[in-house]
Amino acid sequence: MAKQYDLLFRLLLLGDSGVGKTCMLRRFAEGEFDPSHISTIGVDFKMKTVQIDGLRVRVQIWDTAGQERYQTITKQYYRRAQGIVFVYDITDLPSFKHIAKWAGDVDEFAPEDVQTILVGNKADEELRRQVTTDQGKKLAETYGMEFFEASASTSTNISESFIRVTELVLQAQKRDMDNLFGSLDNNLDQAALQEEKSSQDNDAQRTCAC
Ligand SMILES: Nc1nc2c(ncn2[C@@H]2O[C@H](COP(=O)(O)OP(=O)(O)OP(=O)(O)O)[C@@H](O)[C@H]2O)c(=O)[nH]1
Repeated sequence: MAKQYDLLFRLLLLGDSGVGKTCMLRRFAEGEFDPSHISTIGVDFKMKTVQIDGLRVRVQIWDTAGQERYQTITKQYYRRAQGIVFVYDITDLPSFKHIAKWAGDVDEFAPEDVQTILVGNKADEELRRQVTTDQGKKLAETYGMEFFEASASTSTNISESFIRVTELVLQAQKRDMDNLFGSLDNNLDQAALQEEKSSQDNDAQRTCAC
């Protein structure tokens, strides 16, 4: 059977318990919103295929438990992540402050070239807001990340966030390939030059011998 996708990427959702990671993933993968909060135990994942630059990219998105007691398990998933979505809740200041802790863990356990974005979820809850959009933007800037305010409830910026981090992973992979082929081309050029030079040397030696 023909393969249903061209590329497979692994993404990870990180953030405090209750910020809405599972709801965001469910909204993106299944188009649904369930307001009940059943804390994720350890990790769970969902898949979705998206089209980017004419490629069918299958994303495997790992939803991690925000609760401290599962951190030993969840950290084992950082190593294989290519993209990470940091999530805080705009109505919950501590969840915003803890992004520094999540980012520190990523520095320690994820690959160096992992692509990251920052998302402030529950943007529909304007009246209960504790974190301004400006604060979100500034924090994202500090870490060199792109920033979105989103709502799993109204679906605002959910696809946009997941697609953007997938695009960043794709761009990073293309850069790696370009570098690889660039250095291969370079090596081949060097080898061709070397060969040409030694054949010229041989010609010169033959001319001398005559
Ligand atoms: N108003 C509003 N509520 C939301 C939104 N997203 C999630 N929630 C609510 O936030 C609560 C927690 O959502 P979850 O998705 O279970 O949170 P989580 O981050 O996965 O939590 P853990 O699995 O414990 O790490 C639920 O009661 C949701 O209804 C949103 O965009 N707007």
